[in-house]
This record gives sequence, structure tokens and C-alpha cells, in this order.
Amino acid sequence: MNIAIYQMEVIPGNVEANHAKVKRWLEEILCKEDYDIVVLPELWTTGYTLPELDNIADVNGEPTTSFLQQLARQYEVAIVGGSFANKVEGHVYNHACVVSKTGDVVYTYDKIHLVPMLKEPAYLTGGKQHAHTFELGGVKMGLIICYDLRFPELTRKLALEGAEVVFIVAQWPLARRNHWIALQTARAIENQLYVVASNSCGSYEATEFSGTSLVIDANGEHIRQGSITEEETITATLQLEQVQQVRRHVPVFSSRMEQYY
Ligand SMILES: O=C(O)CCC(=O)C(=O)O
Repeated sequence: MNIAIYQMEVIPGNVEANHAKVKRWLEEILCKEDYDIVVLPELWTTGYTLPELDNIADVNGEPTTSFLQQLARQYEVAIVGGSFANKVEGHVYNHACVVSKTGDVVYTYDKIHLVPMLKEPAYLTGGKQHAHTFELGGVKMGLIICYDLRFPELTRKLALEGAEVVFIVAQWPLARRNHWIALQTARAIENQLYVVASNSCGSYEATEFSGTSLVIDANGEHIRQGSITEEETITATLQLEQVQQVRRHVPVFSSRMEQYY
């Protein structure tokens, strides 16, 4: 399974310009190579322009859901569409959307854990639906958004449902880059699955983002890593048979003693 991550520098507050940027990126990478899945970062349509989101967020998933569906159909590629600000009944959510290569929406998720350090609770509403797995290419996968990474029970739930790949879409700050790397590595090792993480780069107001998009295999090896500051494409081939090999070798799932936790 071939994947490409867009470590994108988001244009703050300009949905149209970010749509155009993603379309251009997709055209550029797909004219050189085919990919099964492409991955975008968190809040890629607006960036972290929190006070403006009430005015510039999508409404009921549009126009971004249709935009992603159309791209997926046109280029026959599945899109883990990062997340975007989405207003539903007056509340703005940090909303993730995954579309298959036939343009079907296979998963949506609203970020559950809002970030106090970034004042997200003042501008966003936390998701209230249960996270669960979805399938692309017959493989079970999960998705979490940025701060969700700090709550290991969420990724463990997805792993217990059979996820072999977990996507992390983020705009993680440079100030805590060491946490970004360590926590993802731990999630991959403890759950014995691939972690595919798309982070943004650049900065917005006082916050610098940390880039360092990562692909980590089920043994915790960093097989690809983006730079800190550059907008770039990170590509990898996921050898999914490795997941079961690692699970057979160190059988943590059958060693769990849930009744004592
Ligand atoms: O947990 C962190 O340190 C950063 C989280 C974050 O930036 C986010 O969820 O957008």
C-alpha cells in the first residue's frame, strides 16, 4: 500500500486558496507516481485562525467534503482528508473526513479532545461520537486528530477493533516536538500497528509548527520522517504483513489482563 503525506504549510484563513493548493499538490505528485492513499494535516482549509472559524468554517461539511470526493474520483485515490473546521447547528467542530478512491465518504470524526493550551474550547465544540475503525483497500484503519495522541486509550480502542494503520492528522507545535515523536512511537509499539502522521509546517501568529510528519512501522521504526520547516511530500510503502508478524512475535494482545486493569 503506497501512501503520500502532504506536510502542508496552510494559508491562514483562506479556504479557497488552500483547496487550490491541495489540488495542485495532488496533480504534481500523481503525475510522477501512483498512490493508494494521500493524507492531509489538521485544519488545512483555514489553519488555526480560531476567532475567524465561526465565519469561515464549512457548513454541514461543505464545500470541503464535495471537494475531496471530486478529487478522489477524478484521480482514483483514497484521501485521508485531514480535518477542517465545520459548523453544524451553530457549533464549530474540528472535523475529519476520509473518502475512498470511488469518492465515497467512508469515515467522519469530530476531534474529541480540545486543546486548553491553544484555547480550542473557547472556539470549538468537542466531538461526541465514538471513534471507530474504517476500511480502505480491505485494511482496517483508524484516525485521530493531534491532541488525541495524548490519550492512549483512544488508539488502543482502534487497535482492539482491528486497526492495522492509524492516521494522525495534526498541527503540532514545535515547542513540544519531543512529545510528538515519543508519543507516536509509543502508540505504534504498544499497539503494533503503522502510524502515519501528517503535520503542518510554518507558523501562525506566535505558534510555530513542528513538521516532522512520520511513518512508523508496527515495530516502532521510523521509516520516513519529514523535516521541521519545509513543506514537502513524505511517501512510504506500508508492508502490512509486518503487523501480524510483529503481533505473533510479541503477542501483547493475547497477554492483556483486562480483568485486572
Ligand atoms: O498536545 C499538544 O501539545 C498539541 C496539540 C495540538 O496542537 C492540537 O491538538 O492541535
